[in-house]
Amino acid sequence: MSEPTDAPAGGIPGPRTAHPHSRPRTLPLPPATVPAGPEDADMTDGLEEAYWSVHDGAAASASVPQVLARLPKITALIGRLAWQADRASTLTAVLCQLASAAMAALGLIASVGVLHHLFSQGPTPDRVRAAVPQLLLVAGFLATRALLEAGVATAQARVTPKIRTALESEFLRLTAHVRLEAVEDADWHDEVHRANDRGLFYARMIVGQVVALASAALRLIGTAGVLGILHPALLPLLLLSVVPVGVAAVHSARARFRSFKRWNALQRRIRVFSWLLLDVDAAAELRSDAAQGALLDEHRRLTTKIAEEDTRLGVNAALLHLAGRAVGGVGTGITYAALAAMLIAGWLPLAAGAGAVLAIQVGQSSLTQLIEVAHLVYEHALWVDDLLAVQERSRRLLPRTSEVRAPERVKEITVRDVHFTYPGKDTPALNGVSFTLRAGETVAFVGLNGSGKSTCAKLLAGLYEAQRGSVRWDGVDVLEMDAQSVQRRVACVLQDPVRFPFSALSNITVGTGTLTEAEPRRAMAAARAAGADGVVEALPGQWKALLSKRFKGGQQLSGGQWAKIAVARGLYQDAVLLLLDEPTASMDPPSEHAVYEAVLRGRLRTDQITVLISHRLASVVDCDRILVFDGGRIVESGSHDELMAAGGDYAAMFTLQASGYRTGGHRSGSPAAGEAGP
Ligand SMILES: Nc1ncnc2c1ncn2[C@@H]1O[C@H](COP(=O)(O)OP(=O)(O)OP(=O)(O)O)[C@@H](O)[C@H]1O
Repeated sequence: MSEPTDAPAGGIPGPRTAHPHSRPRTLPLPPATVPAGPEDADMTDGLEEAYWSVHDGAAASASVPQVLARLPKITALIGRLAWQADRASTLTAVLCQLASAAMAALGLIASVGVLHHLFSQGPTPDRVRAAVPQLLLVAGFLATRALLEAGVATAQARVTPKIRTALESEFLRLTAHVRLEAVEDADWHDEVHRANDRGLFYARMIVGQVVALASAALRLIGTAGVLGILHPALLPLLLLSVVPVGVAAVHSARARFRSFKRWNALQRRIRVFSWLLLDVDAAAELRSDAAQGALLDEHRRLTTKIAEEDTRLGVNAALLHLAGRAVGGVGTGITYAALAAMLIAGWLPLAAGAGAVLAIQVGQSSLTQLIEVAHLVYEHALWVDDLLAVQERSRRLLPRTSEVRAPERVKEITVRDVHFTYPGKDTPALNGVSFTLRAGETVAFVGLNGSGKSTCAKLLAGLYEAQRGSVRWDGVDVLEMDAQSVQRRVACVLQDPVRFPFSALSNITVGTGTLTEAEPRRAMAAARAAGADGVVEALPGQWKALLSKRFKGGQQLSGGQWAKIAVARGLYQDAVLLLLDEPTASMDPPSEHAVYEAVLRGRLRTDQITVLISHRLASVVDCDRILVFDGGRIVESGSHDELMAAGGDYAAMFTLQASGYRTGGHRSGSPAAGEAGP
């Protein structure tokens, strides 16, 4: 044995006969019928509170003061984002908005001037002639206002995509770097997807909504100002006319939010079926076992429900609108009666009265818009808040940074008494693991499922940090080094490698941080060593072939072919440490043999340390050392021959696998590459 291990004092344990996790079976027989999804009565239950819909309908349940109280904060937030994204356009939008509101108010005053001339004494042609200058003024104000509004829209069109791009880039930059253990948390997944799906979408929408909110608020203020100038008693009259309209608008906005929430929940349920029916990956299985019929039936059942729901919501909305108009109409009637009384009493000239009617109409429409948009802004801002909160949380979960960079060459990696327990777990995944890896060595990790091999590999890759013990590169603790610089010096090839929907060449270079630049000779050597050269050669377009059926002209690879590309990607990286976590599980036996030959003998860097995790023990016999994991510890360590001679766990597993093959492999007594889990 070449490496001290923490094997039990009583010697190496014998082979296991029963699975450690087996337990008595208590599962009853399944029922004869089962619903395909939620029943009619509870179609949206459980969906409404799902992570992606938590804020849907929030505006419907918030009180009016709650909505109003949040508006200044939201406006300030959007203003800040806009300012950071594009100062000139933000300033233009604000100034144009203010000037446009002033033009609206001046236009109203000029209209009263026109009415004043039209309602004065004298022959009609004279009255019209006298009103012409005021009419030109009204036209001038209206034209200027139109130009200013175009200025607001142009500035908004400039600033909105910038806000979205800035938010999206920052969001993706942060979330792409968050530490692995945080990403593996289920809540994290929910939060990130919510921020991506909804937060970014509403961040774009909310800019226009805040502009509309400001425009409506300014118009309302302008109207109040004009009425105050005409006669101070008109101000309470404005209030009297707008309050019923406001109440109706609040009710109708809330009803719309409630109905949207339900409609959205139903839509999402339906989309599960359309996704499955359209999905390329599911296509073969759906067709081979006639599952389409079952999915289409369920889809039809749900769409019928949606159609009924749509009609119900439409009728409700129409009735609510009618009720709103009736309430608003009563308010307007009372207002006009009061106005008539003021005119009869001689408090107000006729022209001012007519101007007041105009102003009140503008005030009512501004308030309705204000209330509708305020509800939209309130609810959508919750999603934007979520997005910003995820960004903030991501900043706290970034890997450690340091001036100390991982070296390009390493003679020795020492792992000493490393402990690691996954968050939320009681049992440690690694419970005091020690070993040394030397430059140029190939070391295999073997052991039962769940014994800690992959966790140990991820620790070596710098993806997790040891909670106790240390991992040192030539004596320097990796925790003192910049985490990303360590990760860059380690190449990982995992069992289920990412299938990048890019060209074959980009799939090989992506691990070095580029999709577009390649070192041709190195790429060819890596592809050859992994057996991926044959895969690429057979593709139309070869290196440039797009590896995704989702795109026009894209190619589909088999699982084994993808594995070869992934191994080539790992070999292409100029890594100090190459970690292969069962990369050949989906390869055919000759391909698997070729990859192990390449890893053992054809590596591109002779000083590279290679760690190989495999359940197929035939592939590890030629490794310099084999570490046997059990329950988060290393229980045996040595070469194949040493471990076979020791007659412990490894020997038992190997003999079990070997007994599954009639003929030996490239060593006497060793199994040919094939699958037989220990
Ligand atoms: N992301 C994770 N979160 C929580 N627990 C985990 C996570 N990954 C692994 N574990 C647990 O840690 C223990 C060790 O798992 P690990 O994947 O390291 O084992 P392994 O030896 O690589 O297994 P296998 O041969 O099945 O790949 C197991 O109990 C497993 O359930």
